[in-house]
Amino acid sequence: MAVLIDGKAISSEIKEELKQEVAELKAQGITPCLAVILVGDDSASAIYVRNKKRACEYIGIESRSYELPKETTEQELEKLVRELNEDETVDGILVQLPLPEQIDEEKITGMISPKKDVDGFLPESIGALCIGSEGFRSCTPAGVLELIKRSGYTIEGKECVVVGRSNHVGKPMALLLLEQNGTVTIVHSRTKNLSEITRRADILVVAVGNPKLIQADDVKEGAVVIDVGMNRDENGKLCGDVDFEHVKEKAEAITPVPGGVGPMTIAMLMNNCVEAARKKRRE
Ligand SMILES: Nc1nc(=O)c2c([nH]1)NC[C@@H]1CN(c3ccc(C(=O)N[C@@H](CCC(=O)O)C(=O)O)cc3)C=[N+]21
Repeated sequence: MAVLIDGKAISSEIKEELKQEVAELKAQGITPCLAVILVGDDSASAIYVRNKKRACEYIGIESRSYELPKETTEQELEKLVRELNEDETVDGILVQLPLPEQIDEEKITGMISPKKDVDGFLPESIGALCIGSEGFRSCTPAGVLELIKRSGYTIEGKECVVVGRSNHVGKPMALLLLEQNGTVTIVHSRTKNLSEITRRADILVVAVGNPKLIQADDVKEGAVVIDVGMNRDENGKLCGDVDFEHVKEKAEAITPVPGGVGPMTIAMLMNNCVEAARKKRRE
């Protein structure tokens, strides 16, 4: 029976550390500030945004929220992002995805100033990760890395397999594991013999959005299994991409869904926000 990696507890630990840091920044007259833009009334997005605001409140980060109607035009949203880019009191800008269909997502997120890209979604941020220079690391992959490290596992020299190649999770995840000297393989929907490759993994990170895609047979005995998936099962219950009940009998350690990677994404967003405020001061 595997060790359960408790993302909720680890994220609380990180939030506690950040709270201390923010108290020190405040003593120097700096209050980190995150602007959160939510367009439309998607209920899942509304819940995430509320969780982010709560985390800000707890840590002492100022949060400013902009809740716009679903009919908002691309031009209106562009104007708001431009204003927030120029607003010296704003350290981080987050445009909650997905955006309504009349708005070009890439265009809008691409407009955010690289200094305020706390999501780590911009080409500049991904490029910095790729060449190992300073920049914001994408929150979900950064959260996965913290989960692995704070649970006492090392990455150097390990066989790391990432299932999924999305721009927001799979690709930056592979780059982060590589930066930590893992031996990294990415597998995806066109991969042949997927199971053969996942079975080699000492560290297996799954981020595809396909409930129970990874079964016990796809996992090596003693692997560390991180489940980034967020799906609803037939009863409307949250579940990951990993068949938790069976895989937990084989793995050394495993993350649950919920309570695994999700809370870490928010903790790392907070971390990036504090970093943005600290960097601004150094300029
Ligand atoms: N610009 C942008 N940045 C994002 O980082 C971003 C986004 N857009 N759009 C949507 C996705 C999704 N995402 C989650 C964050 C936290 C949980 C989370 O805390 N999940 C809890 C459960 C929450 C629940 O019960 O629904 C958990 O896994 O334990 C989930 C999902 C951030 N995203």
